[in-house]
Amino acid sequence: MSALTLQNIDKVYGKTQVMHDVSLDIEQGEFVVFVGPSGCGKSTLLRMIAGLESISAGTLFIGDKKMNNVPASKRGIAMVFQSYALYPHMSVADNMGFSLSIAKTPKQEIKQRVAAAAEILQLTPYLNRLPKALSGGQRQRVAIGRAIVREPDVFLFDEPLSNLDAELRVSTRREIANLKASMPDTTMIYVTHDQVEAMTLADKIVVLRDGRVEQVGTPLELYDRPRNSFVGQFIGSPKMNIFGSGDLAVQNWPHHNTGIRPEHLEPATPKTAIVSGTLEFVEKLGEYSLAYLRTATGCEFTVKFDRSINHAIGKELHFKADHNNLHQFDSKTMLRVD
Ligand SMILES: Nc1ncnc2c1ncn2[C@@H]1O[C@H](COP(=O)(O)OP(=O)(O)OP(=O)(O)O)[C@@H](O)[C@H]1O
Repeated sequence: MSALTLQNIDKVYGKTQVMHDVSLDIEQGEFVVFVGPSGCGKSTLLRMIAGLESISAGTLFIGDKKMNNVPASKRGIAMVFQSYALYPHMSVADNMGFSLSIAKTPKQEIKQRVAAAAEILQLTPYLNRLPKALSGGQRQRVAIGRAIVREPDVFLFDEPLSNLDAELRVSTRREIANLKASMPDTTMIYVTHDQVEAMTLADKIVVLRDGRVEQVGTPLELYDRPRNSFVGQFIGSPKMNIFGSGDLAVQNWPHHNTGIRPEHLEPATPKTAIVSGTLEFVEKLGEYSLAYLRTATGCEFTVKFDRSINHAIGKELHFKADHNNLHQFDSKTMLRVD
């Protein structure tokens, strides 16, 4: 039995259908990340699981119980939002224990659960502080703590790091990875459009586009074998180059587009090259540089160099790629062809 099952879920607002026939199995203890471009339906799907949005068609099971009409508070779910909205006049400990005191949990038990959550989140030294005396990252951890004390079966995160600055995002991302390790039986679903978060945290990624599931797989399955060019370009940064057959030096696949990741193009001679292009722009990022080029046929592509490059803008450069790193997509359906 899966921890959570979505069967043919639709969502309709008025006359607009925003989720189409979404089916998904999530196992107990799995960390699942929903990713996809803005407006693809990540939050809507999460809110339907939480019970904050109605389900227009299809069935949601948590364990073996149908949940479509069960109120949010009875689903065994806790949710952490992007904005953490702590009670400003309450201490960290009171913020974390608030939902338990509403539920009339005995004081001693509240104290124990708050202390245990604070330990996991390294908030023990701050339990008596007010939220205003905490950093943004610490406040977000209190919001997570508030959810942990409820001991949910399923933990939902809606872009919990998106209000934090770059450095805090990295450290809080690590906290979430630790949290996952310390709660191995708790199922977690996490929404983000940050694909580094998706790649580093997920056991399983669900890529959504326009309210449909494009692919479900482990981070490396999606990176190595994207089911279509959309997933190929969405997972991986900088994004995968897509060449038409006329853009390449070899023309074996007239009805295919070829995807090659910027990190998989290597310098070659004109004879050994699979693709050639004129250098238009270089970004030096310290650890590596990105070169932006254009083929004679007008196709723009990106190449990742592992150290600074000294080629002049306007120069023609040649590249090869290992056969195993070529992704073939049907030029009409954009589906992977093997
Ligand atoms: N209350 C609503 N009424 C009508 N349409 C809505 C409503 N809420 C969301 N939508 C639409 O549903 C679609 C999915 O929205 P959703 O917020 O789930 O996307 P998202 O992937 O979470 O986007 P983002 O990454 O920008 O947060 C969008 O087209 C949005 O405009």
